[in-house]
Amino acid sequence: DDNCMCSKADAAIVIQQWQDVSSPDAAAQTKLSCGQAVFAELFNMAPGAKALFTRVNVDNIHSPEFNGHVMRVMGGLDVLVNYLENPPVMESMLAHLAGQHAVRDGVTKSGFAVMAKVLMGSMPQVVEGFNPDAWKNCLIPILNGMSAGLAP
Ligand code: HEM
Repeated sequence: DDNCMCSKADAAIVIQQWQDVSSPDAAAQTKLSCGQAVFAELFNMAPGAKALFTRVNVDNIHSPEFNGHVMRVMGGLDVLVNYLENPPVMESMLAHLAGQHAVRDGVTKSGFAVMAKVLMGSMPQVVEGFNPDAWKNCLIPILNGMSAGLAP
């Protein structure tokens, strides 16, 4: 089971470091601006992925439609991180998200691999004392779980 990679100590660090950048005041704005930056970088690294998001008006990353998408994704990530210490709930959420992605034509495991690179590259810019091992150990299983069953 992939989730075994994320030890209790890793999970505690990741949850704490995520909380540090999620102060209630800043949370919504941070999620939005960081999420926009994450998608901008994703499209920079994988230009082909842009076509997957036409339904949510990807041509304008600042549009209400794309903002809504960004908030769904970042909200999803927020919930997942906060359930790192609860593997049964984690499993169930990952299965649900895997299903939501499986029905989207063109969404692939390699897209999620690019997302992993983007997140691992951007989190250190906002998290003080970023712990790369803990984040890698906990984030990779999340992304693997969410992309389980997708085409490579
Ligand atoms: C941190 C990783 C990710 C999280 C937490 C996440 C979460 C979500 C959530 C919550 C939705 C909305 C589901 C719905 O309401 O139907 C969604 C939609 C979607 N996701 Fe992801 N996602 C992630 C990564 C990715 C990646 C890497 C790709 C493709 C390369 C992708 C492609 C899509 C597409 C195409 C949609 C549908 C957009 C639409 O509404 O038209 N996601 N994602």
